[in-house]
Amino acid sequence: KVYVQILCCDLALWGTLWGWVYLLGSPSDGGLAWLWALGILRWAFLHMASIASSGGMVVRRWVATQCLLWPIFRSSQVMLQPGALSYPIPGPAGVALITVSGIAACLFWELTFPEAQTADSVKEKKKQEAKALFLRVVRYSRPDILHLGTAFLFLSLAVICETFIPYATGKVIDILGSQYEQSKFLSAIGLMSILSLGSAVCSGVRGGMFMCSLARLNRRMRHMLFRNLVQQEIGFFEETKPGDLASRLESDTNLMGMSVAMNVNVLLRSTVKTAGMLVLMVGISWQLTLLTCVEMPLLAALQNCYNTFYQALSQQLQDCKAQAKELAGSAVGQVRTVRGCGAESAEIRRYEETLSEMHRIQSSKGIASAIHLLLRRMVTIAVKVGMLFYGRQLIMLNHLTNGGLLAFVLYQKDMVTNMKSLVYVFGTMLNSVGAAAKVFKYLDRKPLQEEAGSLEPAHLEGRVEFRDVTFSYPSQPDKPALKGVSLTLRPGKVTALVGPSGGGKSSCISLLERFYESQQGEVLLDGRPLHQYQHSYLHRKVSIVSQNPVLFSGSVSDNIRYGLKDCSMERVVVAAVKAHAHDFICKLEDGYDTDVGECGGQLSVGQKQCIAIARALVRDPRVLILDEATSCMDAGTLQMQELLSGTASQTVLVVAHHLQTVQNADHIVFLEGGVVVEQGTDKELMARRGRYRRLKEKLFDEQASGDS
Ligand SMILES: Nc1ncnc2c1ncn2[C@@H]1O[C@H](COP(=O)(O)OP(=O)(O)OP(=O)(O)O)[C@@H](O)[C@H]1O
Repeated sequence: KVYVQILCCDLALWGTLWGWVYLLGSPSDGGLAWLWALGILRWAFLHMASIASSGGMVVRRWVATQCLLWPIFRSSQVMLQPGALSYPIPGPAGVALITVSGIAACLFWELTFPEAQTADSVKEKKKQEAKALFLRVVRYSRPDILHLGTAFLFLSLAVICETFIPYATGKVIDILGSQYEQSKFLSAIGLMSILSLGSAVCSGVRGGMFMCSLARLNRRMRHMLFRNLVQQEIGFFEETKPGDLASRLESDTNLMGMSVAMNVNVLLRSTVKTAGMLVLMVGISWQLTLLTCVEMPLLAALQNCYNTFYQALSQQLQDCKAQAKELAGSAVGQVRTVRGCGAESAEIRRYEETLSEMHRIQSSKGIASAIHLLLRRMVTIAVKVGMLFYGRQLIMLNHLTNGGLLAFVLYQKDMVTNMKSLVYVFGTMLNSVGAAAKVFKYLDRKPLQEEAGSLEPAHLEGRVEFRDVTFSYPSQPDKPALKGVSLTLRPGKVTALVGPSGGGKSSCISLLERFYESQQGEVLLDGRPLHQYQHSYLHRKVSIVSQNPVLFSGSVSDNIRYGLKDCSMERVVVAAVKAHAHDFICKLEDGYDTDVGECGGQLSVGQKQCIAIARALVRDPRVLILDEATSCMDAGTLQMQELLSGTASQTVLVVAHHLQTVQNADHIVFLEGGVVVEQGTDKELMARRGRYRRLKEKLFDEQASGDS
């Protein structure tokens, strides 16, 4: 259907042309340039038609062949018999011939290389994805439009200046070659200098502007990415390696920015320059330009063949290396079995075979690379020699000057470099949008946790209820850490969670801190599910002091008021006094302004715990969670008692392995295997002679034997 549509469009185009020529009496022979212009116009039109009708690469190739076959055929005739031909617009018979030849050429190609079609559709899909990603990066660059606009303006100016330099050089040579005139020579040299200076200045401004917009884009992307990352649920950080996140933030955002600033820079520069040079080259000699145009497709075809071969060899080499690594690893790792079976020589032979195969592939790679280089050089030299021979003929026929030929040679060299960078830039664009894809993956990620609500009641009692809570960690969905846990934390009361390691104490705390969401049941604060509370409000009202508190580099006071927007120094000091941190802080070199070093490395674990307690108390929380909070202090148990005595109106949840620290708690919950085994006061649990009593006695025995 698409082919018929395109054919109809083509016939309509020919019909319009014939109508124009025969009805309006326009000349039907406009020369070779006219044939080319016609071919390119038809190509552009039919190419757009093929895109509109969702035609694939095969259709586009056919369209290009169909449109350019005739001008190419006529141009080759001209090269062989210059000036002996006329160039009339083909009639219906000519068009039928062109169509049949175009279809035959395409059929020949597609049937000879059938795999090209599937490979093309995969490539096409990849290209479309890359395009979408690239456009997204461009959209993120919108705020830098002023910088980018200025950069593009100076880029165009620089390229225009650069393009005219060989032209001016050719003029200088012509002046030197013909009758020398001082004034003409000076003005030509002056023009050359102005062009060179203009190109240098404009290139500098362009580079600066691109760098500036790149830095701005980088800053914005990193900021957005970091903001989204820190909002992810805790499970995400457990599943994702920190190195991965760091590289997304560092190198990938950078690479992504490059895709806009650098690639668009090169793309535009090369396009503008190539177009400008083509115009000037055609102006000098269209025949030589045509000859030059042969080089690029030849080089591209050569590169394509080489790439396919090289990729296949690289894949084989990778497999071989992996095999060698595995062989060596397993033989060394299982050396006892190898020795026991006397299989050393068999292992050596297997390893040797793999190494030989590796050597063979590496040699093939080297030979392929050498042949590729040789062929490339030969094509380049052949085109250059042909160009010089033909140039010499044109000079003898007075169609070209010496300076013109020199300018042409300079352009030709530049042209190939430019076209190469155009091809290269598409490759790097695909790579850099690969980095963009990784960044967008994290940027678009929505946290797998219900969004926090907006509840911020002025008065909060602090009553916490776990109602039939069942919970498994995302990394172990089939192994519940809590099974149907129900317990209540009352305001003004101290509740202690005790039990053997792995019982589920920390999991309860994680749920209360809303690090995770339970799969069944719910955790309520003053009768409302936790997710209904505003995020920072909840973390102000529910504060935790963990066993291994983390401090951030900065001063002691910064660490105490961490996360609070406005918190006076008085509040910081009051909290530090309550946490028994004030005395040792005052003894530090700069008191509250002392830098705690990276991760609080300047302080002992006990001191860090004190600061973490102050950090929790400064928020004046309604629910205070102490997870082994005083375990590393010299007088941990005593300190815990003092701490608890200052929390009369708060809801306190304590987790402690030293049962002495919790025996005075108002309520004790014994958790084992994620289940509440027993609960009550110390007295009640001791009287029950259950798991609590046995654990307490066991710990007491251990302590007694440790003391003796
Ligand atoms: N991040 C995690 N991912 C997967 N499983 C976890 C994770 N943290 C804990 N678990 C598992 O959940 C269960 C309960 O662990 P939890 O840390 O809540 O026990 P605990 O009573 O606090 O132990 P401890 O006294 O040793 O800190 C254990 O089986 C543990 O292996």
